Amino acid sequence: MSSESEKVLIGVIGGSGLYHLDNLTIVKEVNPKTPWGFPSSPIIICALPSGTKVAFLARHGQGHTHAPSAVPARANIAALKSLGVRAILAFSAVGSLREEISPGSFVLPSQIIDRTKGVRPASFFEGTSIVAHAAFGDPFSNKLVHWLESRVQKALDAEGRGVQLFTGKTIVCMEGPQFSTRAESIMYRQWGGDLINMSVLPEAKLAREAELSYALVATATDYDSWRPQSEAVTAMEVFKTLQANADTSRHVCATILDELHEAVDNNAASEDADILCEEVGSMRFSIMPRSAKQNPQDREKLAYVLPEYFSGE
Ligand SMILES: CSC[C@H]1O[C@H](OP(=O)(O)O)[C@H](O)[C@@H]1O
Ligand SMILES: Nc1ncnc2[nH]cnc12
Repeated sequence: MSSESEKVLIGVIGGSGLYHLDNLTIVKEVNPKTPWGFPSSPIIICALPSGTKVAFLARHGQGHTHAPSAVPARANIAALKSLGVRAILAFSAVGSLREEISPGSFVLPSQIIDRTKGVRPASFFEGTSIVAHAAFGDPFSNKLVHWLESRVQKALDAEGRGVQLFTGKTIVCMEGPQFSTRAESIMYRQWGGDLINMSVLPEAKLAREAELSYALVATATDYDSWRPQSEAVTAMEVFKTLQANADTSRHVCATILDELHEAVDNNAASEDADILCEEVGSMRFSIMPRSAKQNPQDREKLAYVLPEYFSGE
């Protein structure tokens, strides 16, 4: 078991453009082999100036080698959990489906519309004889998102670039890798979508199955393809905003990660201690059949990500 100072409670998943964090000492790189394979890239364990450790994982790999449909999301979430991570702050470059959410804006979404095509393994239980129905009505961790609102706002204010923060928005997750047609983009607006990306699923579902708190910091890069008088989105358009958004994301991380670590730490004396981990215990009554009837090999596999329910008798 890791000692107090070794605890890595917070995982940061960097999206397009965010392949490293700033002002951190790299402690080590780890590349755990999980029952679902290796993560997108080795996970960097880094220390903040205070000594607090965080785990950083580049979703598409260092150098961006995994297409959105091929991101090994199960290995990513399982590997983070195996390191002791309890809360994940995930960053993503997104298209905006709303005029007011201009490129450069930051958003903490609260809902997801699933437009992936069933080609991404979306459950740790897939391929086993054990069935689990995780609750997903609120796909992000409400308490964590609420906790982040004021902290991210403060960090953006302190940076002084005038980056706006939006909350309570709905993100559409599409399969990609091609961008949407104009007709699809307009349809997503009619459905109530405010943002679009290719990455939040199955990541958020898997975090829920692993009983990890999960929040997305969506960083807008473009207006997708719904604006009649504008060019449809291109990768070139996205790249224009990517660097500035990544710089701001690093600033947000540098500002809030110490406090987040403390808030998530069971043993800390902070007022928030443990309140951010509302997902713990959420799978207890979601799993069938009961343990006596579960296949031992499946139990062994699932114990990697949910030792609470699958290790021991
Ligand atoms: C580079 S444009 C499309 C690409 O960007 C987003 O990646 P991420 O969520 O990892 O920042 C989007 O989801 C697509 O994968
Ligand atoms: N317009 C868009 N559609 C899907 N994913 C994106 N990521 C950044 N911009 C995007």
